[in-house]
Amino acid sequence: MTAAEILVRVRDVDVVRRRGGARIQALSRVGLEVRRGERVALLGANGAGKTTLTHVMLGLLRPTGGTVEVLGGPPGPGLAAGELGAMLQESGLMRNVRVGELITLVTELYGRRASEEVLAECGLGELSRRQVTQLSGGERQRLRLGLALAGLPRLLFLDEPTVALDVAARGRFWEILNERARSGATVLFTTHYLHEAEQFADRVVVLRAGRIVADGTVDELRSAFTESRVSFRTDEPLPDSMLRGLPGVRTTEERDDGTRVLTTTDSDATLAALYAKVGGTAGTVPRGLTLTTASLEDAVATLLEEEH
Ligand SMILES: Nc1ncnc2c1ncn2[C@@H]1O[C@H](COP(=O)(O)OP(=O)(O)OP(=O)(O)O)[C@@H](O)[C@H]1O
Repeated sequence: MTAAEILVRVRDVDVVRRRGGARIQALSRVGLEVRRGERVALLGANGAGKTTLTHVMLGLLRPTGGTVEVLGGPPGPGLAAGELGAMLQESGLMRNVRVGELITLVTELYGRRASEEVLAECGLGELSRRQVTQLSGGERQRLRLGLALAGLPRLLFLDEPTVALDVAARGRFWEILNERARSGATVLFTTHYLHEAEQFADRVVVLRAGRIVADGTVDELRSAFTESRVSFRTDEPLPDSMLRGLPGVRTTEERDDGTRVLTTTDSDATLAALYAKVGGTAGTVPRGLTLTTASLEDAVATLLEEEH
C-alpha cells in the first residue's frame, strides 16, 4: 500500500466544544485513514461525533488537537477546485434562483462538467426551471447531491444524505453513488439506516461518544460483535452439556416443542462439530435446521450497548 493511495489521513484528532458552561469532548484521539476507491460508512448514535468528524475532514471545523490531511494537504484547496464534494445536513441553499441556474453557477465555477450532465445524472432535468424555495425536502436533497457532484469530485463526504428521501428516491440515490464509485470516486457517508451501510459500504467505522470503537468490513463487524442462531430438532434428546461444549456456543435453550436453539459466535465451527459428534447415530441427526445470521444492525447495537 503506497502513501499516494491514502486520500484522507486523520491523526489523533480531538475536538472540544462548549455548550453553555459545559465542555463537550466531541472527538477523542480519532485516527482514520481512507484509501482511494473505498466506500466508508460512519455510524454511531445521535451525538457520537459523526458530523463533527465530517466537518473536521472538510476543514469546516478546526480540531483542538491532532492533524488532518485530505488529498495530500489541507482540505480547503480540494474544496475550491471541486475535487472534494460534500452534502451536509441542513446546509443552506441559495434562494431566489432556479435549480438549473444554481447547478450552472457551480459547474461553471469548477469548469469540469456541463450543467446538463449533472442535471441528468441527478434526475433534476424536470426541476430545472423550479425555484429552489419551491422544492420538497427530497427534491432539495437531490439538488444538494447535484451540487456535490458538480465538480466531478474524487472524494465525497455525505452527512446523512438520504434522510428526506422516499424509498424509490433512496434506491436511485445509491445507484448514482455506485456509478460514481465505479468511476473511481472515494465516498465517506454517515447514516442511521444501517442496511444502507450494509449494501453500499465496503468499510464501516463506528463512533461512540467521540471515539472510534470499531473499524472493519461489514462481515468483520458482524462476526466480531454478534452471534448467529442455530435451531434444529432431533428424535432423540441431545445432552445439554454436549451442546454447550461445541465450539462457539454461548447459550443453549430447549423450546416446549423440543426445538433446540443455540447461539454461537462461529456457526461454521459449531455445525461442523455437531455433525461430527452425532453423525451416523440414529435419532440424533438434526432435522429442520435453520441458521439465522446477525445483521449489521445487531452488530452495531451490541457495540453501542457495551460498557465504555
Ligand atoms: N455547534 C455545537 N456546539 C456545541 N456542541 C456541539 C455542536 N454541535 C455538536 N455538538 C456536540 O458535539 C457532540 C457530537 O455531535 P455530532 O453532531 O458530531 O454528532 P453526530 O454523531 O453527527 O449526531 P447525529 O446522529 O445526531 O447527527 C455532541 O455531544 C453534540 O451535542
